[in-house]
Amino acid sequence: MIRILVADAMSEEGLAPLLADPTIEVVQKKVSEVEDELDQFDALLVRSATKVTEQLLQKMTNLKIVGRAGVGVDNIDVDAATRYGVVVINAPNGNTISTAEHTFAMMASLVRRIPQAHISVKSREWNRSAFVGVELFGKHLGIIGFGRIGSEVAKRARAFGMHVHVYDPFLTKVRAEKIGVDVCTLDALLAQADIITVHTPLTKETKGLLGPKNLAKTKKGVYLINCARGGIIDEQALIPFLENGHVAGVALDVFEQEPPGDHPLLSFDNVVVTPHLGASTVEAQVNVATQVAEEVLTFLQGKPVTSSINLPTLSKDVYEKIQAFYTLARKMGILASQYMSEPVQEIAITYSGSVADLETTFITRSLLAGFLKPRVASTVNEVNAAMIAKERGIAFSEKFSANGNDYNNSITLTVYGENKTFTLKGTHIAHYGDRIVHFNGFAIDFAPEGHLLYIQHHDKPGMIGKVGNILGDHQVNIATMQVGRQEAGGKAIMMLSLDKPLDDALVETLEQISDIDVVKRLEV
Ligand SMILES: NC(=O)C1=CN([C@@H]2O[C@H](COP(=O)(O)OP(=O)(O)OC[C@H]3O[C@@H](n4cnc5c(N)ncnc54)[C@H](O)[C@@H]3O)[C@@H](O)[C@H]2O)C=CC1
Ligand SMILES: O=C(O)C(=O)COP(=O)(O)O
Repeated sequence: MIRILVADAMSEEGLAPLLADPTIEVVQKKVSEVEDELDQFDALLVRSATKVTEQLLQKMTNLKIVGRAGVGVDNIDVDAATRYGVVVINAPNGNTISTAEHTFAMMASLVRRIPQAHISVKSREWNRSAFVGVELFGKHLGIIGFGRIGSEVAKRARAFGMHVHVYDPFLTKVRAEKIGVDVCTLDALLAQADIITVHTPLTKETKGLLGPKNLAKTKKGVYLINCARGGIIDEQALIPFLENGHVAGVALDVFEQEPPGDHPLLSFDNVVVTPHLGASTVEAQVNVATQVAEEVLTFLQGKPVTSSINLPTLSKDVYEKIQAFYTLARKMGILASQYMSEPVQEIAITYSGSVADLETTFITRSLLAGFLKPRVASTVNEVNAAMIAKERGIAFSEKFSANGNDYNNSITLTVYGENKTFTLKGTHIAHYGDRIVHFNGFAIDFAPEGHLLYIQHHDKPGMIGKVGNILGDHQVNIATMQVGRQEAGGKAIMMLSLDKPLDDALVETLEQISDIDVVKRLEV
């Protein structure tokens, strides 16, 4: 039974695909309520409240995927998740509209003083002159961060007759022109804007972006809005600017610490606040929960996810094309690792023919994961394979060749060890399967599957018979057998596929046959 912990409040409607699956148990509890069972969950779903720390990941030893039902993953230690081989996904666009609309609600609240007027009327006052606002029409709006939410805010601002100025160092000119906004420098935005709204992630660069220096560059009477992440506008730095009236008002949906407690900003009449409600609409919550639920289900079914933070993302089309090579590469990694039972320094992969045109990052990671699996105690998969290889001092490289060398496609793997080099070549043949067509310098043709027995020997009459007799005497059935040699009378190999694995004693018996140099069991 697959177990999924849903640690933050999520839409039941959105979780329906998981709740309806009889092979899945969904536990909707806080982490603190399931401390004793943390090692039993395969997946963890969160919003922004649960902090997915390294300590939590260490306790969740069976965890394979963390799904963030929302955008920001700053509550998740993505580096630690990557190290532990845990996939992190989010729901990048399910709450875009809700957050853009909330930003507008905050903007209207700020300039028309709606929350203050509301409190006044509820206190049985009727003080119309105290709540004179300003229009949005004709005002200059500065948007910092022009991604999904920033651009939706811009569309709405234009409908309100505002002039929109945008600062986003990663925005391409083509995209900006398409939307028809004024793209400017941060300084130009700060100098022109009557209202500034931030829509960036919280990063090293954006933390304190609106701090003392940049706040001083804003227009006197500016309004500020943060519906992105606490800390992009420096909360402490705001205080003197509010006290001296330089900043006319601030709207905050997010805080450096959530909840903010008894924060000094809360004492200002012109600071409008909401408790991180940007994504809190029925629609957004259904959207984000549905997106992560479907993605988690897809992932647990062994299919590729489309919104991963720490895996290359693949479309369904691309996945279908690479799937066969992904499996072949994994098997090649496993074979090479078992054959090269010594430290290795480098793994070189050459993709030839049709496979060279595909997105090979995933295929390479699959091969590395296959190679590393028998060598590391921790989980190793496509998420952390490249990182673990680097940590262990194993360099890896990819080369591409249009020529498939007699095959429509092939993957050639060369592993450089301390004392030897091992080469393997595999191909995938549609409707036939994976074949290894070159093994350690010998042309051969076998399926990399099951209990394999590799024997390197001298090319002499009777060798096959000797091996066959010993295996037969010990009730070991040979399913298939392939042979190859470099030249008549020279070195030769046999690759046998057996119905059961050999024990150590039988391997030793085979090794004692004269003219046999190497006997290796390979399990794929
Ligand atoms: N209040 C709430 O409930 C919600 C808050 N959010 C937050 O809103 C923010 C934006 O979300 P999306 O628009 O979906 O993200 P996005 O990734 O589509 O857009 C972010 C934009 O910020 C830009 N950016 C990055 N570094 C920058 C810098 N140093 N200066 C200026 N621009 C920079 C990027 O180029 C990108 O265009 C995120 O922090 C997210 O966590 C999102 C949803 C709900
Ligand atoms: O999606 C985001 O980045 C948000 O900030 C929404 O947070 P929430 O899921 O409402 O806790």
